Amino acid sequence: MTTDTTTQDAVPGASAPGEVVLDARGVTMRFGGLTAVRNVDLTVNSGEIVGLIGPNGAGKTTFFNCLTGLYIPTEGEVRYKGQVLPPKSFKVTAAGIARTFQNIRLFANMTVLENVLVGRHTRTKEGLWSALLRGPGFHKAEAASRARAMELLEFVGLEAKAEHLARNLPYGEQRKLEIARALASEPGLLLLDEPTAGMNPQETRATEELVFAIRDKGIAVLVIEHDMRFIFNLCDRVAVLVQGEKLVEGDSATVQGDERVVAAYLGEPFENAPGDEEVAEVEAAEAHAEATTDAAPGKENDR
Ligand SMILES: Nc1ncnc2c1ncn2[C@@H]1O[C@H](COP(=O)(O)OP(=O)(O)OP(=O)(O)O)[C@@H](O)[C@H]1O
Repeated sequence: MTTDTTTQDAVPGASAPGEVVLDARGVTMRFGGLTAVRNVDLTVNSGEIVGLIGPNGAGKTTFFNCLTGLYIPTEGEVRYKGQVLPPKSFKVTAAGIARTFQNIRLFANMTVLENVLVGRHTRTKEGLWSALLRGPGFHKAEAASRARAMELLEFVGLEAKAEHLARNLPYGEQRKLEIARALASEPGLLLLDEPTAGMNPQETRATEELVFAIRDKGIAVLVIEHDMRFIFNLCDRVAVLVQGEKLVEGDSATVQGDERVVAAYLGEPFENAPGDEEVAEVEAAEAHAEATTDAAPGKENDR
């Protein structure tokens, strides 16, 4: 997509070019004695797709939860477009950050369209309960909301299934619906937590295209993902979390070529690893032990 398209199709939450959309500083999250996230800085600028990777248990989802008001960080500050975020998830959504979850969270017994309409509640005066209960204020805004929801369903390729129950959608389409619902709050930043988990290669490729299209609408994207090919194809910048700390950040080539990242993924020690001196000491001791054994009386007869 081109820059022109970006301008024409920009959504209400879209950011001005060059704007810092997300600015997380010194974010630390402790659960009792466990520090799940330690002093992490991360920025996301408008027009960017940023990846957050790391081995299982590295603290990625905890960090997302700190950005979206689900957790209040033990230390640190998170700003969205210069404003410190309120410590409540619905207020964070209203401010302009939307997210999807690692485990799909749809209203299974509602239709596809209704799921997207629920996602719009932060942008409609009538609010969630009115949307769910069809209260008096609801009908007024319904037509406009429906039109916007249908646009979003068309955008993700689900307009033909608007009246289907969410639970009847195949898995890949449920993930798309989650994204449409997140977009319904007209965010300026979309956080995706493992959007391709459980997808086949075709679905993963389609998701990649969808994320590019979202970026082209002026919405910045921060994505957690274990599929490295997906991340390195997609992201302008990638940050690597290991044991709660940011180990490396850079473009795909920099991150892919960093030996510490490879070591972290292979489970090899990257911190306090034995230095050359220690390795040399161990080798010398082994050589000495071998020489002593060879020189021992009766050694020849034992062979
Ligand atoms: N609510 C919680 N209470 C206590 N410990 C928690 C809580 N949430 C996460 N943790 C711990 O924090 C650490 C980081 O977990 P987190 O889920 O953020 O990692 P992750 O990088 O998202 O892992 P994965 O890739 O497996 O989803 C883990 O040790 C986890 O057990």
